[in-house]
Amino acid sequence: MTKIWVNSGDSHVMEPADVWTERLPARLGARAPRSERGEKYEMLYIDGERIDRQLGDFMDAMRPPGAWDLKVRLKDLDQEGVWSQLAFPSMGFWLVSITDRELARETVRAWNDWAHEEILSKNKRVITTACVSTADIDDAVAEVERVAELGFKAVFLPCSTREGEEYALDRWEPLWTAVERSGLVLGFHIGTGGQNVVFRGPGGAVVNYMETTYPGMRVVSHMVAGGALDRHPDLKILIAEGGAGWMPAIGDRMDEAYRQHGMFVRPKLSRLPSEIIRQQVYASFQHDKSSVEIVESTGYRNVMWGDDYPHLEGTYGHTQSTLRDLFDGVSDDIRDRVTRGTFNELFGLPEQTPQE
Ligand SMILES: CC(C)(COP(=O)(O)O)[C@@H](O)C(=O)NCCC(=O)NCCSC(=O)[C@]1(C)CCC[C@@]2(C)[C@@H]3[C@@H]4C[C@@H]5C[C@]3(C[C@]5(C)O4)[C@H](O)C[C@@H]21
Ligand SMILES: [Mn+2]
Repeated sequence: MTKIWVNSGDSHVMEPADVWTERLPARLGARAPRSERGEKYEMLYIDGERIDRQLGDFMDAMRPPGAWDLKVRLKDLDQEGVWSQLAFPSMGFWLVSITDRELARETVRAWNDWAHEEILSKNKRVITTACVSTADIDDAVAEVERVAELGFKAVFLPCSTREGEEYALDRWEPLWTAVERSGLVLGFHIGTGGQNVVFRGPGGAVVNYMETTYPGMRVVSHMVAGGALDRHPDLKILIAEGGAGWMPAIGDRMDEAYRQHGMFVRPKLSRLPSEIIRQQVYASFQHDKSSVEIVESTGYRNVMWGDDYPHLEGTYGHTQSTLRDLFDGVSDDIRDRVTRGTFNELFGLPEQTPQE
């Protein structure tokens, strides 16, 4: 059966344990994120804070042989039919929790240097997002300008922010200006910036999975209703790994609020929220049938498939059967848009027709 070749808008690089200690002076490296395996929990240390997370099973369940080795990863991708991948951090996700200005700036810089030297400079198919400081916006702006020069195509931000630092607030304006000017995509990955296990009762695993999706919706409402995207019409944002089926639905609800509660609406926008979403907001998914159906039924086209390699929620080992389930019977136009076109529009990688 011919392989369906696709691009993936969501995956992860697994950083070496010494990604910061190797690159930073001991006084900073010792405070960078590090993890230790316990019996049931993983102990995560970030600048002296300890977070216990039930992560052991995730790591043990990580099957792809290439999770830690780029050369082997490219063979995994050939096997699965994935040509290009956008790769988010793994341990790098925890940098967003650092509030000390110097530590945030230096750990972010070190992560980006590692990604540039070990991933971007060594292959053309896997491109990583860059990290930025959330502790100081001037540092974040400087890092966006630096990584744009290095050839990065996207910047990672967490879906959840600290209280008082919500994305609708002016605090972020210089960063939106810098990212728009750089042409980089702003990639918000779900399950970042907050707690991932918030409920331990019946159904907890599914409830917690859903709880990581809602902050992705909140990012869209703040970035649209707060005016950031309206003020920066060339800024594109991606909500990664949260599915896409809900995107047109929140556009409708935001339009209803914008129109029916008009007397309360500040700032006024030059376009309806749903128009801003259709022009500047993108979403990735792995298995959701609804993410393909809404392209057909609503015309919302900023949908991008992602393999979430090497994670458990991803498609490694069953990518081709997933793609057939998703796209058999779907028009070529929509299949090509979701599996390659959206990716190429966002990251401008040359269209590849890999040899079988
Ligand atoms: C079954 C219970 C309720 C029992 O509670 P107990 O642990 O005994 O106190 C609980 O363990 C549970 O809900 N387990 C299901 C697995 C889970 O941790 N679910 C969290 C919500 S899902 C999630 O956070 C995703 C979006 C998807 C799973 C991988 C995930 C945790 C990844 C993993 C971990 C870390 C966080 C990360 C990127 C990262 C580098 O890889 C994302 O930011 C986020 C992501
Ligand atoms: Mn992911």
